[in-house]
Amino acid sequence: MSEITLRNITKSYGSHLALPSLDLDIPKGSFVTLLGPSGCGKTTTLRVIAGLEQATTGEVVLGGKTVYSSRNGVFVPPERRGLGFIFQSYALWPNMKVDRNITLALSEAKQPAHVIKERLAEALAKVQLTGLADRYPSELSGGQQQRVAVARLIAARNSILLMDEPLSNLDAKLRTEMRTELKRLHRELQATTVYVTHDQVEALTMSDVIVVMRDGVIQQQGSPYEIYHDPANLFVAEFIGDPRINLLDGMLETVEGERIVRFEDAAIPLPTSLQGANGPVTFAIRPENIAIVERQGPFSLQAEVDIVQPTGSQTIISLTVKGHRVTALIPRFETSLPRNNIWIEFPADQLTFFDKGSGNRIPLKQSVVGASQAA
Ligand SMILES: Nc1ncnc2c1ncn2[C@@H]1O[C@H](COP(=O)(O)OP(=O)(O)OP(=O)(O)O)[C@@H](O)[C@H]1O
Repeated sequence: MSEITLRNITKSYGSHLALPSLDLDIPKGSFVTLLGPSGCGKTTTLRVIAGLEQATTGEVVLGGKTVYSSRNGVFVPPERRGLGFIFQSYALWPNMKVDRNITLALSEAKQPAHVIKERLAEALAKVQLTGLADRYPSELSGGQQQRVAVARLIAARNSILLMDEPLSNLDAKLRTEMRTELKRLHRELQATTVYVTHDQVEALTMSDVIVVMRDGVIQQQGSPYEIYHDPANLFVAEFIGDPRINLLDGMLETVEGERIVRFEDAAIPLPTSLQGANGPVTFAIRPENIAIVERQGPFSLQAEVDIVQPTGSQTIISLTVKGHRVTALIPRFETSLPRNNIWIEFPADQLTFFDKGSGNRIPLKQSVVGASQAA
């Protein structure tokens, strides 16, 4: 069931159209991440859900209740939408101690004193801050302040949580820890969570669903697996993955009934099920799918090793293949690759093809069963 529904949302700032027309359904209890580069409209979308920003046109429905409708003149203010927030700056009140920061909304909602006390104790324990209730925010580290903001969400028990780049002010180690904490929090609270980030690792590690945006338009919406393995277009393919996916120019051809992709003077045989007319294409392969082989085989390509960068459990290898820069990733610490006489293979079942004009992925043909069902 959809807990958050956006219908035909547009948002203009003066003459700038930040959201041209957005439709989004967020299922109850899911963790959905809005992901995209700076300025793509993630924060605007979140603020429209929260009611901190009024959409220009469209409809917002939260838990079955219309909280915004341009047609019917409905606008429910943020404080009456039953939402919890965490933003980049944790928005703690500097003049209030930790306990007051956590319970302020509860006392404003006139919750009985024993409920407030219980919820405070529970929230402090969950974020491991028991004992620090008496401190001011300025007496806490960045990570601890972040935990106070999380504790406030736990105490409020809202069914919808909105988070806008909540980890971006933390150092790398704390960020990794907090990712785990937020994921655990989501599992425990089961609140519908909308999370904004431009960090693909955060999106891949935490989400049930990732919504990739560009210029206010959704490019793809799917599970982390789908977004990573079946990118809908070149933008998504390039945005997700570190090191970046390799994009190469090739030519789809049919030779003696077999489909091949020609890459410079090499021919790579393909599954015949690929749609798409013969002609120029962009083909893509993830660095970890490039095979480094010991000796020349029928489909191997000679490569030159430019740079080898071990990162601990993996090694990033920058190669030149037929005059093109290609990045490979191997799952071990490696420093002793020879510079020349390396052979690599692009396994055909790991290649993804994109239309050169539209940038859209070229799909595989439907199976015979699928095709007859569709007919
Ligand atoms: N108050 C505003 N006035 C005018 N333009 C705005 C305003 N807020 C946002 N914009 C513009 O709307 C577009 C979307 O902005 P938004 O903040 O939603 O992007 P974002 O994807 O969250 O970016 P970031 O990751 O940098 O926060 C941008 O082009 C931005 O410049």
